[in-house]
Amino acid sequence: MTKLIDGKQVAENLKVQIASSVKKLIALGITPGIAVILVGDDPASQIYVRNKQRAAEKLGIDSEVITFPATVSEEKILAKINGLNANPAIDAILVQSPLPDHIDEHHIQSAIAPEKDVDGFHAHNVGALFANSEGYYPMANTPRGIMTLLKEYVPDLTGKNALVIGRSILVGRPMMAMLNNANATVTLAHRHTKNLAQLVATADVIIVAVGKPHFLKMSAAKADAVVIDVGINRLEDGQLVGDVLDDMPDSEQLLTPVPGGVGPMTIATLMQTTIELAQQHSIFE
Ligand SMILES: Nc1nc(=O)c2c([nH]1)NC[C@@H]1CN(c3ccc(C(=O)N[C@@H](CCC(=O)O)C(=O)O)cc3)C=[N+]21
Ligand SMILES: [Mg+2]
Repeated sequence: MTKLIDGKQVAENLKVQIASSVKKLIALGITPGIAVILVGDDPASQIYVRNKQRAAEKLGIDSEVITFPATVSEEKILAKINGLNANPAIDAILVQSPLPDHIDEHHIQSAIAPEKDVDGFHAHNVGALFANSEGYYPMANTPRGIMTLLKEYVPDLTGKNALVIGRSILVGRPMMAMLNNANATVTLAHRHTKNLAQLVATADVIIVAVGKPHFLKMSAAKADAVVIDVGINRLEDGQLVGDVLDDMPDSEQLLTPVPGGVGPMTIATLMQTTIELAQQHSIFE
């Protein structure tokens, strides 16, 4: 096999650090709390939310899941968010994507108080990330988890050619900013990109967040490429595959597996951001 990047192990190590931070906070009388809003009954979303809840419980973080039927009104969700914004027991608020079509996702995400915005979606936090601002602000957990993972395998990204494929607000856009802040030379590719094969062939690090099974073949990348597969695609036979096909079994390339790569890092990083928000709130108590 192409060498696999062990996201599960790095996530476990991160969770050991988080558990010790939680203990310290609890000793100070501070219990970190996260609220997750889940709308509708998408089975994948239910799995992810359950994984988040389980991780929080294991670490001693309070978690509350609020579920709404797919038919819920925007007003009802906004009223719930306003309540959570005002609730001092809640440090972090996450509204699980995707939301039903009749709901304006941007409107909902913007209603979350910036200091409880655990996904880093609020314009205030996005702006801080893109400006590489000093001081603390929450940032999107999937790309941040990828940065933590990369640190283990590519300690210095300075001057590296980093290619991000996919420009979502959840992954591609913040990923571009984080790699840029780490001094990589970043290219953001998307559905209208014309010379993708050429970009792939010259990239040192490739982040694939497209949502199409086997979108990228490892044979198209450099012999020493590091490839991060963000895709989680469920095939008709129930098999879980990423966006990358490993057709270079004997190569020296590095690749994150699916499952066991980016997913566990996202969950661990979400817990990391939650306790950081609790620490921030305790400073101002
Ligand atoms: N507001 C918001 N914030 C998010 O961070 C967010 C979201 N919405 N919507 C959906 C995506 C996706 N996401 C995942 C979390 C955990 C796994 C995960 O646990 N993956 C496991 C396996 C999961 C499985 O078995 O399906 C793994 O890759 O090993 C995957 C994906 C968070 N997201
Ligand atoms: Mg608390």
